Amino acid sequence: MSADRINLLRTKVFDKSKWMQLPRDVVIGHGVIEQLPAICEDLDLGDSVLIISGDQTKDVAGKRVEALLSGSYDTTIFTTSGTDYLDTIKKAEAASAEVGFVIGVGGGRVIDTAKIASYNTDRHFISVPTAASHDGIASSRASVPTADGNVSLSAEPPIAVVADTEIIASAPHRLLASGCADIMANCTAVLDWELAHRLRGEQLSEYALTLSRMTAEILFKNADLIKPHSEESAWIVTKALVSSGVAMSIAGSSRPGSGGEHKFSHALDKLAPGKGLHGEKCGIGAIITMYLHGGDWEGIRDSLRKIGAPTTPAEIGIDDETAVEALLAARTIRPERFTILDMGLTQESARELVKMLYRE
Ligand SMILES: NC(=O)C1=CN([C@@H]2O[C@H](COP(=O)(O)OP(=O)(O)OC[C@H]3O[C@@H](n4cnc5c(N)ncnc54)[C@H](O)[C@@H]3O)[C@@H](O)[C@H]2O)C=CC1
Ligand SMILES: O=C(CO)COP(=O)(O)O
Ligand SMILES: [Zn+2]
Repeated sequence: MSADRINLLRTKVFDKSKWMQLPRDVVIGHGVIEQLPAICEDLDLGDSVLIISGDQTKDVAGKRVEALLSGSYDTTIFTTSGTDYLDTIKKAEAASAEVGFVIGVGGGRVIDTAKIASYNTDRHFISVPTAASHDGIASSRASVPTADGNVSLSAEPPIAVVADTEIIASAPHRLLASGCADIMANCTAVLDWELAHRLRGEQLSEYALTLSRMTAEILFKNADLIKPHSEESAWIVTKALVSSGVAMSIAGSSRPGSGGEHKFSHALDKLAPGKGLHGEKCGIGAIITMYLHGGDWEGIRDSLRKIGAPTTPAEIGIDDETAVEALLAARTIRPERFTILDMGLTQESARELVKMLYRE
């Protein structure tokens, strides 16, 4: 082989690089919110902190975080009220620019707001989930609705995750069940990723894919243990959410945890705003996408039922025709993300699927 050829190959091998951004401290357990002052001190993030929290979650934990930190830091609370998500993010960003670091205390929207605001202002961010409802609690991605549909953005990965199982277990059970469904949906997201790899040559990360699938499998295995207001359940689900978020951070995209079932969910966000939680819609979508992949769709449906998550659009107030529309509109959401729903589903077959798979 000529020296030129060897050098070419060398270049090919060695020009590969990857930047994985992962949390430094992950603290999960009973009462761990009390450890926030010690965690902040250890991380040495500055003298002032912006606590981003929601209308409800401020009372659940936001004010408590402020009380815990106000002795040592200049604290400001930013409340993410209102429906204009992008405007809220802009305001949170302006407030973040005034402080040393940011803490997000709340559900998925609050955590995503804190993640984007801290990313755009180059501040560190600590994730304090008040519910185990989504797998963004530890990831470096944020999911944002725009006029052109939902987009997945690079965002600040939390430098620390502080997940208090006492708080999480006290949240409405629906939120925990939704988080389980978001993770269970990983099993179809990875099938879509493999499909795109085989059909389109899309790059796969074996590690991210395996971690994502394994996380879903562990949850299917433990579905019997998921009970309302149990700290053991909060513990199992929160660990799975962290693991799933790490898979996304390894991949550098939400691909390991977001396939056709997520595109269906994002289509519903537009067609039926305010109906159903994110994870609930993904779980409902995964029943159909698993059927289309020829896999165990009944297994997904039964596990969702076991943990108390909805399995039909009707259960979240969405009629069958809107579900059909969402299945067809899924291909318009992130068209670059190829999934089983991008393979030519017709209106007639979408109607048949909805009728057949979404029986009570
Ligand atoms: N960045 C990422 O990788 C991911 C982001 N997401 C995003 O996260 C959002 C979905 O998150 P969700 O938490 O389902 O929705 P959400 O943030 O809208 O919260 C749902 C509701 O739960 C309430 N809540 C939270 N904790 C509570 C508690 N302890 N007690 C009582 N009420 C409580 C909130 O106030 C809110 O009314 C979506 O915007 C979705 O796109 C979802 C998955 C991954
Ligand atoms: O929700 C996600 C993973 O559960 C990721 O969100 P996107 O569908 O916006 O990429
Ligand atoms: Zn999701």
